[in-house]
This record gives sequence, structure tokens and C-alpha cells, in this order.
Amino acid sequence: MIFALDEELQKLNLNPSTSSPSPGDIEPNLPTFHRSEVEETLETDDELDITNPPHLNGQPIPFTSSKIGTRRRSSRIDKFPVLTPTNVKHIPLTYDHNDDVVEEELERSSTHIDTLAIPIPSTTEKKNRKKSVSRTVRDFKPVRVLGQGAYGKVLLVKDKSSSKLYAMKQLRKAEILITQDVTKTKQEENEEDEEKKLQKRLERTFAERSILSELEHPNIVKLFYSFHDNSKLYLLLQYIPGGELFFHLKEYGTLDETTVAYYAAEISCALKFLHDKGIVYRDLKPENCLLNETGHLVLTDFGLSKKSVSQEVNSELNSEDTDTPTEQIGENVDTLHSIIGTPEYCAPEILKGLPYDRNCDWYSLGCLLYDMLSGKPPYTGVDHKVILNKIQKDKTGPKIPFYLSDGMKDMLTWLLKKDRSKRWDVDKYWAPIANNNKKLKKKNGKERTSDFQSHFIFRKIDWNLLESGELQKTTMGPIVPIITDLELAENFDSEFTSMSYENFDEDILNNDTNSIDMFQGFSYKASGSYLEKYF
Ligand SMILES: Nc1ncnc2c1ncn2[C@@H]1O[C@H](COP(=O)(O)OP(=O)(O)OP(=O)(O)O)[C@@H](O)[C@H]1O
Repeated sequence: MIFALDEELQKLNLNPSTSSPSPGDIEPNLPTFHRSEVEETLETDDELDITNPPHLNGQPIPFTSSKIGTRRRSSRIDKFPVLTPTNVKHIPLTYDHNDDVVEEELERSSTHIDTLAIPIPSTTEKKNRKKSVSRTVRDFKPVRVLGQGAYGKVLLVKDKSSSKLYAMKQLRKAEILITQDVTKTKQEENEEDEEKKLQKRLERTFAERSILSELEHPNIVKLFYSFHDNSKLYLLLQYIPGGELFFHLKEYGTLDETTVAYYAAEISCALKFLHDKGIVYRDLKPENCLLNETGHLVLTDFGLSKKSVSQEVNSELNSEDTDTPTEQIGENVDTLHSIIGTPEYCAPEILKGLPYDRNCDWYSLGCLLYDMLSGKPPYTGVDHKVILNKIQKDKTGPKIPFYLSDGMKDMLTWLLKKDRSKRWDVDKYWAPIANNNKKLKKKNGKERTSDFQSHFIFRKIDWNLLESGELQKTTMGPIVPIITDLELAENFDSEFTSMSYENFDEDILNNDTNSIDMFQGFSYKASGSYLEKYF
């Protein structure tokens, strides 16, 4: 509904002003708006009323209030996978290699082998693999609902034997197997092959489990176990009790620049780590940024992440399982094509359906910083087409709030360049390269060649400590969540924590013995040392 309002508001021109020119690389003439004018009016309008929006000089205000209750949670409809161009490669999945019935079935069933491209292990491989010892949902007691995703709930659960707390992400198999894309027209639906769509959903389900199982970073959520039964898939994740950044943004409205710069550094650190491993995150938004008990930011939800085919995932570093197959779970991330993500935080090249690369994550970071500083992302709209239209119309780039420092304006301007070739290539210019930058600057003309870590907004960040994880271990983040009892999940929306969790461990018996369980191979157990390290 707020989007409908945005559409109306967007037509009105509200005294755009020009920011003062800034030194160095900072772009002059950035369009800005006056927050004081807007906020003065919003003081009296705690809630945006669609029928009676806040006004300034008789005009509705093109600015979503930063007050509690007006922030809109990104919803499932915002995820918009659409037609994938034909040149996209099929992506191999994995399965439990020791399940002979499944293998025989796969060997016979050309349909599934072709469409899912599941690798068949060699006989030696089969012999060497043993069934993974996994957990079952009945080992855990539900405590509270923490969140709800497209395919199921995320619950706070307690291990019945150890009393340890985990976040359990449940994904309903039936939903994954039958979900229709609600954002598509009938014609588009018909055009797309059902099997390919199913394949995509399966790929994404496996990608989350596979990618998380090989990552160990202080700003990335940890996966301890994954398993499945007849009805659901389960990811047993480290419980991050400080709640979503979204939750805190709702409370604070906007955040100050020092806090935003700190989170920007932590997120960048996680993104760079992922990019170096050939992974594009693709779903950066306030709902996916959680705060841990010491106030450090932790990225969750790797359901849209993509790993390059060139990087084999046979190095499940933390796994004790010996039956984990060598698997490939991605296209080459140098050029991706699937249109996916939450459109407000999505790079224009993705919205346009053009090939894109890891740089799309840096555009999303720009959107997230903009959101933290101003109360909403730079472009909003009912769907990705509306957002794209707004981006394209904005010849000079998004309106950067006038009240931001020149340094922050500069950061936003370079991250939010709609033209990928002009956007800051943060991965390339990540750290200072001794004496090389001046030469590069001359050579590359308009390209931003100064290094990211030395940017003015990061002047208070000790990158060495941050990258080594010491900062996260030894200091508190800028917002330390109030936690009186971990089981109360006080920093999560009551919209979720008040939800019932009945059917928590229902395991609908699947009598269809002819069907292949496409989720074989999902189970995973982190190594004992890894588990011990984090408990
Ligand atoms: N490890 C965790 N600790 C605490 N809360 C979590 C954790 N993982 C997820 N959550 C909560 O559950 C919510 C939904 O999780 P997640 O985004 O992974 O689900 P999803 O199915 O991918 O959702 P969506 O479809 O909206 O992307 C999160 O926004 C967060 O509030």
C-alpha cells in the first residue's frame, strides 16, 4: 500500500535543492531534499495514512516517515525471479550417494538426470561414503517463532539433550516443489518451462545449505546441521539474538553516520569475503542483517546466493561427513542472468535483465546505507518495473539527502551509479595498493580508483582488526541489543514471536514411493571442533 502512495508522491516535485560541491572525488550538483522540512511535518504524523498522507506546503511528501510503524517489510512478492535467458547453464545438484534406490531411479529416469543434472558418483566414491549421522526435528524443542520466509518459518529451538539454542529454518518441501511465481503474468508463466522453474528452486535450496557449510566468518551466520524428513528441510543455524537491523531501524528511524559507517565496514568485510570465494550474495536488505549479542552485524539468508561454477564445493571445511559429494552449485558468477532479489535493493542491471556480476552487491550496499541514513531505499515502487523506471528517469542519480556529510554523499554516489562500468569496483579497489593508485587514476579516467578501505567514512575503522575478526570478538558494536533472556527473543517482531508453532515436527508420511526425493543429499553436520568452537 505504501508503494501505491509512493507512486502518487513521486509525481510531485518537492523543492529539490543542490548540495554544496565537495572536495576530491565528490560529485557536485547532487540532487538533495530537505529533511528538516519533511521531518517537521512528520512530527505530527506518526503513521503514514494512505488516504491522508503527510503534507508540506499543501503537497504530499515524497519521503517515507522514519517513524515506527511506517517501515515496510520486504515480502515474498518482492523476490522476482523471471525468465532466465537461454544461455544460462544447467546447474548440477547433489544427493545422498549411498542411497542406491535413488541412484538406480536416477539412472533410469532420464527426465530427472537431464533436468536436474545430478552427478552420479563412481563406485569407489560410493564405497568410501558412509551415511551421514544427522539430527532429527524431534531432537529439538520449539521455543518461539523468529521469522517467516517464503517457504516456512524460522524458529528458536532448544536442543533437548544439551539445552543449546539454535535458529531452525524450516522449508516445506511441498512449497518448494509447487510454488508458483506470483509476480508473473499468465503468458510469462506459460513461456517458462515448469521443470526449469522447479530446477531453479531446488538449486537455490541446495545453494543455501552448500554455501553456508563452507563459510566461517564473524559477520556471516553459521550453519551447524541440516537434515530433512518427508515434509520439510531444516537448517540449524547459529541463533543471532539481537534481531534484524530492520527491527532496530523501525525503532530508531534513521541511524547516525558513525553507526552506518561501522555497519558498512562489517557488511563490506563479509561481502568481500564472499566475493573472494566466488559467491555473490544478491539479497542484501535490512531484514537479512542481524545483530548479535554484542551488537555486531551478521548476514543471514543465503537462499539467493550464487557460487561460481569454477569454484568447486568439495571443501566443506567444517564438515565431518565423508559422503559429501563434489558438487557445483552455480553459474559462472562473472556473469549472472537470473533476475532475482528484493527490487528496492537491486542493481539496475539486474532489474533490466542484463548480465551482471558480483558488483551488484555493492549497489545493494549503497541502497542499504541510503536506507539507514534516510529511512528508505533510494527508489521504491510496486514492482521492479516501477523501480527501474524511476532509476532510468533519474539522470543525475538518486537524490542524496542534503544533511549528510560530504564523505557519506560521496560513498553513496559511487556505490549507487546506475551504470555498472562507472560504479566503484570495490573488489578491485578494496585495499590500498602501495603507490599504485595515482597511476591507475590517470589511466582509468572516470573510474573510481581510490581504495575503499581508505574512504573518509571509514576513518575510525581498524580494518586489520575487523578483517581478522578481533574487533568483533573484543569490542561492542554501535547498537548493543537489550537481551534479558535469550529465550524471550525480545529483539524480534511480536508479529512473529506471537505466532504459533504447532505442526513443528509434523512429518507427513509420503506414500508416493515412485517419486524420487529430490532433496536427498541435503543433510550436513559441522565438525565437532567447529560446533565446540561456537558453543
Ligand atoms: N540465525 C538466525 N538467528 C535469528 N534469527 C534468524 C536467523 N535466521 C533467520 N532469522 C530470522 O528469520 C527471518 C527469515 O529468515 P530468512 O530470511 O533466512 O528466511 P527466508 O525464507 O529466506 O525469508 P525470505 O523469503 O523473506 O527471504 C530473518 O529475517 C530473521 O528475522
